[in-house]
Amino acid sequence: MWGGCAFREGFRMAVVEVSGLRKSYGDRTVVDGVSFGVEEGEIFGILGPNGAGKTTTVECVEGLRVPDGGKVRVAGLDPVADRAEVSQLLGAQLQESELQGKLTVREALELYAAFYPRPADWRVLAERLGLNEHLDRRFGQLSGGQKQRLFIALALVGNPRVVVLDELTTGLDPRARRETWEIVEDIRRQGVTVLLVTHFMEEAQRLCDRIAVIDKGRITALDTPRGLISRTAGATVMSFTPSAPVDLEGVPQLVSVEEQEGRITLRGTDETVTAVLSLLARQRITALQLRVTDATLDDAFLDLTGAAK
Ligand SMILES: Nc1ncnc2c1ncn2[C@@H]1O[C@H](COP(=O)(O)OP(=O)(O)OP(=O)(O)O)[C@@H](O)[C@H]1O
Repeated sequence: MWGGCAFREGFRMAVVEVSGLRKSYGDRTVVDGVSFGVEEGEIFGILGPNGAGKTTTVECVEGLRVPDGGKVRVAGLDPVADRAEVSQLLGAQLQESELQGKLTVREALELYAAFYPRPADWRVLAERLGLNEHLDRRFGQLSGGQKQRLFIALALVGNPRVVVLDELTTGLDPRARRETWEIVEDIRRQGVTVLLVTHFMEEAQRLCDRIAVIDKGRITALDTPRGLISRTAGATVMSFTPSAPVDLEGVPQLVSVEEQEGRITLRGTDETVTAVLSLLARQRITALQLRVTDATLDDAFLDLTGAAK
């Protein structure tokens, strides 16, 4: 059993609080008034295009960077002024360059466990993360997925209350990525709060309870994945191949229509779908391979950041 505070239904408090955070490099402001609270026991995602200020934000939470303005608290403590206490309750994923290639998995786990007064049993962690058969392997000989699992183990070995995972699955193949997602879900089940920086929409949609979308140093939206999707214009996507040319003139709440090789894909609302179906029936046109799906977080992301512009 890993540490952390067990999540109790109906009792939620912010364990990470960020308010009005500002950070500049030289005269360039890269985090410009970011505010959010991460509740105990949730997986909170930070999503945004390259250079949006995601890593800088979480580095301020970890106490690795000193904010120029605003306030950051982890369990009520200041990550810079109370660095020693915060490092005991916050587990951060290392960057590859921070671990010596010659260190074995066992040595790394033992070394990091020694940094904490009440460490988790690293053997249990190694077992859970599938590292047992690699204990005597040197870090430099591990595959990308094995390295990531070791980084997760090292982030958890201090029995943290909050764990920060930044671009955890970048560079992993789809299978390793899915396995890593299961591990993150397991971490949350143990009551550990997860702050997750990611580029992958599918990852954010599957794992996160709430997501802050950051663009150019500012939060452009903060909601559940479903809430973000429902904000997009055209949350319902319909596609079909009509048996004869179709005229969609007058269809309500139609946001976009694309036609490719005779197949029509349109975005709108449920009302749009109903109207299209009755229009097709009136015109005696069959909709072949009809599919109606929800828009994805990808669509929402493009709407909520400058990425589509
Ligand atoms: N130490 C630094 N000195 C100067 N500029 C920096 C430094 N670290 C980051 N930056 C710049 O600040 C901006 C925000 O960087 P940050 O790493 O926080 O963004 P990000 O959203 O995590 O990006 P990515 O998704 O590409 O990792 C970028 O333009 C980056 O080039």
